Amino acid sequence: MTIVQSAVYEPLTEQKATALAVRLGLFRDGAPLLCREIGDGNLNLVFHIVDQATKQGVIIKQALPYAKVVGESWPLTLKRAVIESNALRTFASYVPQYVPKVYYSDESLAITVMEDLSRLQIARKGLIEGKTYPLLSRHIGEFIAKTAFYTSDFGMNQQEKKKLAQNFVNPELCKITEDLVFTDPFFDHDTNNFEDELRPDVEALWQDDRLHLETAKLKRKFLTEADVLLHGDLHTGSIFASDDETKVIDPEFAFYGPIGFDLGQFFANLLLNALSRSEAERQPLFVHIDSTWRVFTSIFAELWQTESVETYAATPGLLDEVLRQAFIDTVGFAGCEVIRRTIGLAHVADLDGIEQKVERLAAKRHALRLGRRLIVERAELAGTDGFRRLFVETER
Ligand SMILES: Nc1ncnc2c1ncn2[C@@H]1O[C@H](COP(=O)(O)OP(=O)(O)O)[C@@H](O)[C@H]1O
Ligand SMILES: CSC[C@H]1O[C@H](OP(=O)(O)O)[C@H](O)[C@@H]1O
Repeated sequence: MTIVQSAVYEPLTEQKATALAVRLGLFRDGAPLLCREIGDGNLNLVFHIVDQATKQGVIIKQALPYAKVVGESWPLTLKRAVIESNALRTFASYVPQYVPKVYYSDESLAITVMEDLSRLQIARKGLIEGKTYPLLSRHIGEFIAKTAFYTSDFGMNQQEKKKLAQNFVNPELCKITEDLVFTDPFFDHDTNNFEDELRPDVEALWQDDRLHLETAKLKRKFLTEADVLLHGDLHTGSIFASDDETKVIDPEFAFYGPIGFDLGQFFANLLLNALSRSEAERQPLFVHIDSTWRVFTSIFAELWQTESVETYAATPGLLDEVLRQAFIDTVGFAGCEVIRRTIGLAHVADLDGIEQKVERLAAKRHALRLGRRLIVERAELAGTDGFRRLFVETER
């Protein structure tokens, strides 16, 4: 991986980001540049620099030494910028069509300079507006199938895999997920954030021994299973989309983990969007879940059968067992994500943006019932139709 170390770290301003872009030769001399900081995520600065004459742009993303959403009281490693640029480059070696091009990265400045994707829209925003993105599931299914297979012990040299995994040891960012996704929402923790009216529903979760046991099993998988290189935070805010293009951004949480984790986060965020829609408008979200799983399994199975490097790959029953377990884990991880986005630290606009309080609270209670059942009943779903069934059964 080519990562440059040039200067001493300092947070960029719009002016400094522009000067850096000029110094890097990203624009022709004298180009009329306009720079805006457009970061709307929880953690980083994102500078959008555009040549006003040609309308050509670039993105400079910079990590801050703390979590932006909380402030300097929550220090956070700058190394996440290297993880992000390494992950984008690794993914690009398998599925270049689904990630932005990385032009340059600098470890000291904690920056990644990448392709400007402003022609597309963040999928969460579009889904909230009612868009359906017909190719989203086909593309995300292929993205996950190929990145998972080719970074696994079945798709690459097993010694090389261990070396690759060293680049993605990501303890600080994994700890955020361990706390915010798998732990805090299930206990009375001060990072939690929910409306007072939800307290009885939330306290019921905190006292639910069965839920604790099943969530603990899922957390253990997240902690211990170094199966495939994951994006690690594959929600719909980490996906740019249009009717014919899809790009995955923001893999700073990348690490070697259980194969169902990215699928679970993606499905959960589709469900969170479905929770914000009227019944008549929900179907496309469930179709996306069906189609993502179908595309994922068919491409993964094809690669397994034709390109596997592991002697046991051809053993009858092994692939079926891997996919069976991946599905169960996917369902459980989706349940954890649905619950944490409802009552944990980091919410989603799909639910928080429901204007009428009565409807918002109803959708959030629905989310908690759905999330719980996805976790505790994950082994009984028997296919993606089970998401629809549980969604309907938990409506009230
Ligand atoms: N390559 C890109 N092209 C255009 N806009 C981008 C690009 N990367 C990020 N952005 C914008 O910046 C926002 C935050 O980026 P993101 O990588 O999600 O940051 P964070 O790590 O803080 O969550 C995105 O929602 C998007 O609006
Ligand atoms: C304190 S980080 C909270 C939350 O933010 C991350 O998402 P993003 O970087 O896309 O804003 C991640 O989901 C973390 O769990």
